Amino acid sequence: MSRIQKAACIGGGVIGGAWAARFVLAGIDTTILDPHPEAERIIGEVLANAERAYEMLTMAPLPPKGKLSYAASLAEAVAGADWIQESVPERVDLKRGVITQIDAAADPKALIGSSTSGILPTDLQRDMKHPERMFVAHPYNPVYLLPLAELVGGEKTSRAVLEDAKAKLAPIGMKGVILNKEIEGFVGDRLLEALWREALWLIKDDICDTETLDDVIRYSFGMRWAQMGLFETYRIAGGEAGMRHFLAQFGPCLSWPWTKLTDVVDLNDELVDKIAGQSDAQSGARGIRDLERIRDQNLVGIMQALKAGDAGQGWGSGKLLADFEAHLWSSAPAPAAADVTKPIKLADFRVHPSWVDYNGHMTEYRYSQCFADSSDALLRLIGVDMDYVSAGHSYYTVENHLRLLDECKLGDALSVDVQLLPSDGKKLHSFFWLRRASDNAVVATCEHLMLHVSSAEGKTVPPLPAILSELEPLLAAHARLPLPEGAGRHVGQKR
Ligand SMILES: NC(=O)C1=CN([C@@H]2O[C@H](COP(=O)(O)OP(=O)(O)OC[C@H]3O[C@@H](n4cnc5c(N)ncnc54)[C@H](O)[C@@H]3O)[C@@H](O)[C@H]2O)C=CC1
Ligand SMILES: C[N+](C)(C)CC(=O)CC(=O)[O-]
Repeated sequence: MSRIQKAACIGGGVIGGAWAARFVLAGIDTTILDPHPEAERIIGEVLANAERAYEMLTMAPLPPKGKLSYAASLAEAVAGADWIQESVPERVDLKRGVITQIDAAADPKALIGSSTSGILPTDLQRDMKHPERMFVAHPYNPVYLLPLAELVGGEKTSRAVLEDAKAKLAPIGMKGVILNKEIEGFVGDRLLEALWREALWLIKDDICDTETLDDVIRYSFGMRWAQMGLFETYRIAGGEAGMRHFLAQFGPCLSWPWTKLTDVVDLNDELVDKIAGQSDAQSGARGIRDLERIRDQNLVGIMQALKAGDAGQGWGSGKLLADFEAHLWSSAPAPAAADVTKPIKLADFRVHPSWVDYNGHMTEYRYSQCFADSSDALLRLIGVDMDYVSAGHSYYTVENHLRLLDECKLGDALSVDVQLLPSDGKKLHSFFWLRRASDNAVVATCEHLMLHVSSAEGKTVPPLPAILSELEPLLAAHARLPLPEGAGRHVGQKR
């Protein structure tokens, strides 16, 4: 798989700082150049928020963080980098000058992406010696969570470079989409610009205030867009007759006065004051980093919900997250051979904000999640990986008994150990302990029964020999351990 080995971020503001966080959290050493006197503080805060978001996003093993360094010159920043991301302010002269300097200083094979929101790559690559490796990689804020980059080539960009860029984004959890042709504003900002223009008119004309406008989006079509975009949503809106009926019904509205799109609102001081004032009233009670954390937690929740979409296959950005996690698991170093003379440690967890319920404790189903993720880890340990599953075999859970013994609080570090109980043939019977790292207290246990299945035939079958050769020594070793306290219990109720 094509991978970025070392990254450079030229410009470390809202977008450059978040690109740096994306790279560093994917294990890529990254150098930043930004003349802002407080660049290190600002980027440090963005990285801290990004790390917090990743702790919530996935239990898959992230690689060790890449090294983040700050350069004093452009030449120092790009030295040794094979992906250079330009994210300086949106001015064509400034960007073209910076990109031309990057071109002169960098390895001629290094890819150069620009974060521009709408400037044509042809205009940016004009003065380069090696323009074929320059393209737009337009991200969305926050870059460390939203996975899309629009990849746009200019007249001199090589198609192979765009394909390479797309391939290099996949292992850092991003989806590169290559546009057929360059156009100002690309696809995303063309769409956002249309909405933005209308929104400015609606505020200027006192149709509603900023909070009402945001409510209209977030309680309605904003929720649809996150999972089906526009055309798939409107296909459904056409009912059984689908898209043709939708077009027939709503096509005429296009010529009704439903838009002021071609008129540009005059963004004069009065309108700026009005919007800024309403925005302060709407959101001013919270600081920007606080708002970022709320946004990130919500985005993580959406992606996790979408990961379970389409009957567990994953949908949209949730499918991408599932693929990213599969990549992380397959790239993780093989665990050190487990000491089978005692219960085996399978996984670590941390109680993050979305796990806490109205009682201020880890909510019930997160205990189950810890055990479910740990049973996946047990399966990986005995060789039941995604290749084995794709080839048509797996284990399915058929029964478990969960005991919740103590509260877990926000931020608690937790871990799970397993002991295999006597199992034969198609059965895999195990006992898990969930422990709190701070005092090693057992906060929950789970007794678990899985059956080995042929998913193609839809019936239970014995595991294949490769699995049995991993499983049998473990079962033999754990047969010598005492039966765990609580094993074999049922829900006991005094009568
Ligand atoms: N803010 C957003 O929502 C998005 C912005 N973008 C694009 O990303 C680019 C950067 O925008 P933001 O990060 O929002 O701006 P920003 O103002 O937050 O950051 C720009 C940074 O560039 C630094 N800078 C200025 N001149 C420089 C130079 N010669 N060398 C190195 N650093 C320099 C500044 O000190 C500043 O920290 C723009 O092209 C913008 O269109 C793309 C997607 C979303
Ligand atoms: C406002 N903006 C044009 C800079 C927005 C973008 O380019 C993408 C985004 O994150 O919305």
